[in-house]
Amino acid sequence: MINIANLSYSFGAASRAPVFSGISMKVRRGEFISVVGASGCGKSTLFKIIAGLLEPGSGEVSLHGQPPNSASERLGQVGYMPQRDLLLPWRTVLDNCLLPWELKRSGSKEEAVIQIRSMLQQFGLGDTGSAYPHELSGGMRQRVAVLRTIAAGNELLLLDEPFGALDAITKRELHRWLLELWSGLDKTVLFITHDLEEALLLSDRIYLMTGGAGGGMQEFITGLPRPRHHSQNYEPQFVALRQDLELKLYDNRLL
Ligand SMILES: Nc1ncnc2c1ncn2[C@@H]1O[C@H](COP(=O)(O)OP(=O)(O)OP(=O)(O)O)[C@@H](O)[C@H]1O
Repeated sequence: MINIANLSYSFGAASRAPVFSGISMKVRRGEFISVVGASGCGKSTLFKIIAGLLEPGSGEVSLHGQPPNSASERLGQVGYMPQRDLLLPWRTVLDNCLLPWELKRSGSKEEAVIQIRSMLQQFGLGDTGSAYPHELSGGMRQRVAVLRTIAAGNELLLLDEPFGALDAITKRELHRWLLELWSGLDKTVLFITHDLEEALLLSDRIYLMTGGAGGGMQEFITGLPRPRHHSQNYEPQFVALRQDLELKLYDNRLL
């Protein structure tokens, strides 16, 4: 689904110190992959490059097995949920979720409304269609933002710290929710998080990202059986993986 080779990026002049360099990674169809790394190492910038919002300084990005292409050719090929949910406050939940349809205009509006209403049910948001974002809890807003991202119809989803601002209990609930959703939806997910337990619980593999000139990506395979559940967090295999992951991050000064 994603093949990235030797990617570098600098904001402003190319002579400025790179945000990151030497980034290579592969994501296969149907995988759930997390990216962790110190604040400012360039995780969100990497997502913007994959989504086609920024053009890398050097290196190659290819999606869906196509030849490497430019940022403008990648625009609209992935579902991208940025760090802030960016729900439009003057639009209802239903109208927010119709935005992808308004941008693409494929099919009739009636069909799109029926599809969104059915997704609202499926996503546990059944009665919220006519509510405004400020009337929702933080967890519900994030569900709506994920729904809107999925409603765009792309197979590949980039979720930038979707649960970062939520309390521990809501986060737990949304982990269960996202795992269930992902197992039934046939989507490939690339997920940014600072929460190591979240990364282990959700992912097949984790990339540890280092920014700057000498940076790169280190792969960490979780190997935990699915389906996953929070009760696994206390099992010896999970605890050992958590420790191993943390040591790798500290050893590489990524935390
Ligand atoms: N538009 C911009 N112009 C200039 N510098 C920027 C811009 N956006 C981000 N940066 C800088 O690029 C670096 C990487 O930012 P980015 O948001 O990608 O990091 P991150 O790893 O996602 O951080 P966090 O984990 O805190 O969200 C930071 O030093 C940031 O200040």
